[in-house]
Amino acid sequence: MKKQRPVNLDLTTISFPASASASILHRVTGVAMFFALVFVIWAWAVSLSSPEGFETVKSVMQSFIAKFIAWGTITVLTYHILGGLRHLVMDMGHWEELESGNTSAKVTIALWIVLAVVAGVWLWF
Ligand code: HEM
Repeated sequence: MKKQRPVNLDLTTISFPASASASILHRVTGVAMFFALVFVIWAWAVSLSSPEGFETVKSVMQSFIAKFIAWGTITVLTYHILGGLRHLVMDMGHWEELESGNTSAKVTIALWIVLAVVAGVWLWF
């Protein structure tokens, strides 16, 4: 038998370029948004059903868990929109080269982190 057989890639040792991380994050946040919609639709439906429903959602939103879910929802939506806008620019023929693509990915991720912190401050303080 051949001694040097092909091995699986160890993803933990691979350093991704920023554009690869941006792409993975886009898909992950897209899937996360699908699940986050369960929370969003529940909150919309209950809060609009009656004044009591509104008060229920208001009191639920005081808990850490609910705020954390809301923060996660806002955060994944923010990244997905930023990534979506980056794709829009790429669809128009810009940021498609290796260097500009990586730079736009880094800027997108940096902007996202800033906005995630802002959303956290807005929710908790
Ligand atoms: C609730 C709303 C949304 C959900 C659940 C959602 C979900 C997803 C998912 C799961 C993907 C990955 C598809 C794949 O890779 O096979 C995706 C891709 C994409 N989404 Fe969204 N999305 C939403 C809203 C948006 C918005 C508002 C924008 C624009 C600002 C957007 C722009 C894009 C783009 C451009 C891609 C393709 C990315 C690529 O080709 O790598 N999406 N979306």
